[in-house]
Amino acid sequence: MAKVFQAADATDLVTDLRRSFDAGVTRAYEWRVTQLKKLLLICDNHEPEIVSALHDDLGKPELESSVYEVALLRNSINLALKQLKDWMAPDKAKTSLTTFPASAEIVSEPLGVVLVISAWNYPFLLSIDPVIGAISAGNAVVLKPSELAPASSSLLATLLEQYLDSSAVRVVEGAVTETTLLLEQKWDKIFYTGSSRIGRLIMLAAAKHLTPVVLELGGKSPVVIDSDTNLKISVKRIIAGKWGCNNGQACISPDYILTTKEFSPKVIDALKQELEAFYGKNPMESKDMSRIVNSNHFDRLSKMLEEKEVSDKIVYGGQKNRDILKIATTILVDVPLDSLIMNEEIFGPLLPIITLNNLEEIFDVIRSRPKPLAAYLFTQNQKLKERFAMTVSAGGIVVNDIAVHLAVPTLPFGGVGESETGSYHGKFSFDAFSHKKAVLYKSFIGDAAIRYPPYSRGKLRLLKALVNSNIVEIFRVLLGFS
Ligand SMILES: NC(=O)c1ccc[n+]([C@@H]2O[C@H](COP(=O)([O-])OP(=O)(O)OC[C@H]3O[C@@H](n4cnc5c(N)ncnc54)[C@H](O)[C@@H]3O)[C@@H](O)[C@H]2O)c1
Repeated sequence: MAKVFQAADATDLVTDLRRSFDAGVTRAYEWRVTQLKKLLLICDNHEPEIVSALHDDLGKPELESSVYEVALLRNSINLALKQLKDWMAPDKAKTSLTTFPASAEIVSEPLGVVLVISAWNYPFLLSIDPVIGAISAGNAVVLKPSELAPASSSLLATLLEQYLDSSAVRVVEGAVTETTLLLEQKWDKIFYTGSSRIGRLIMLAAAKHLTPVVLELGGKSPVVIDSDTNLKISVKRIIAGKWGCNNGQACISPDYILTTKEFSPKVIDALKQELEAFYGKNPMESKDMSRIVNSNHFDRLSKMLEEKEVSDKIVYGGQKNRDILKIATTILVDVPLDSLIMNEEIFGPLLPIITLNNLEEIFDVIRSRPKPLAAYLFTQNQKLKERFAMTVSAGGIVVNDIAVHLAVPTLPFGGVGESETGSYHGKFSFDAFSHKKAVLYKSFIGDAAIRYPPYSRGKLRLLKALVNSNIVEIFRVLLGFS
């Protein structure tokens, strides 16, 4: 029987890792590169086991596992390997007259020992991607995968232990008890991916030690469909981004569609037609879609669907089978705005469409709700694209596609307001796990007496002029003008 993880284990774990960090193990460029290369080896040598674990946990189709988890991870690791030297190099900073002569730089310093708590929906990507950032930035790291994806969690623990330097990288498997024990420790950063409800608990625990946090949370990401769009391509991309990404169990999944009353019949017809082309007449039998992760989430989704004034708004799908944890691709039209389905993150295969009179009303609905993790627009109208990008507040915006911003490492991936605190991906991951240390180098040349007592009117004028970089005033004082 596996040993129970206890408070003393959590303390010992952090003590061990801190010892390694303090000894400088993780700081060396070579160590970081070696660990990143080992992560790459895990992807290269174990893709079939990863695909199989994801199938056990979520019934995830091979294409989704291979591309959206393993291939994306390979990209992240390769980018870090290619750019690490640049990321680690200090950035020169300009100095001012006040400190002349001097030079300055911003040094990216590892934070220390960090904790990564990840979620079940993309258990490999969401576990290893932050770990890439933590290692690249030179930290020791503990990963706590989600207990709701047990096959993935167990494989992660085995592979990371087998490949990585266990003096500085560890995995702790477990649920609330284990995570709570970990959260009692003093960390140098906590990186959490999961629901806002638990995000609040993480922030509370972190506050005790004033530990900085990155919280990658969720929200309700809207999709606006304008009538001036290529409707066939739009709905194909919406379907691929909703049901084709873990069956809607993704943080940037389309949560609901907003369109005009006039255009909505065309949107609904196009969705039905493409859904049938993708998943056949009986989507419950399709092998190209994940299942619902567990019975709790199945019941949560059923409750949304069965609510009064919601169940009668289904225009497509609606079938479900608890035994096999499947809910059909389901479209609902004009459910009440105060219903459960329109107020909680759906995180599943249900897609409500809200129809409104015009674009102004659509913008009003988005503005009146908490800021989402992503907002999507489908249109060919250039002015509308610009207005949407400039005025809609969301973690990220994609025009004419769904979720693909996640695969662009030069863009920060994060939210705003309630949807997230902090961001990552590419260099942003490195920065999330680094302290930007200000370093100023001065010599003993040019030691100005004006900063030292006894103070005088002249010293005061000159110092003020220096601080404000007022060259004219500096000359006036030096030349004795009043
Ligand atoms: N922003 C992102 O990148 C991103 C990615 C994926 C998922 N999400 C969000 O995550 C949510 C779905 O994930 P979830 O929350 O169901 O995942 P989850 O249930 O797996 O929980 C996430 C983590 O929190 C831990 N946890 C659970 N209860 C806890 C407690 N009481 N105290 C301490 N830790 C606890 C779990 O062990 C797990 O490791 C959605 O809201 C989704 O939008 C966000």
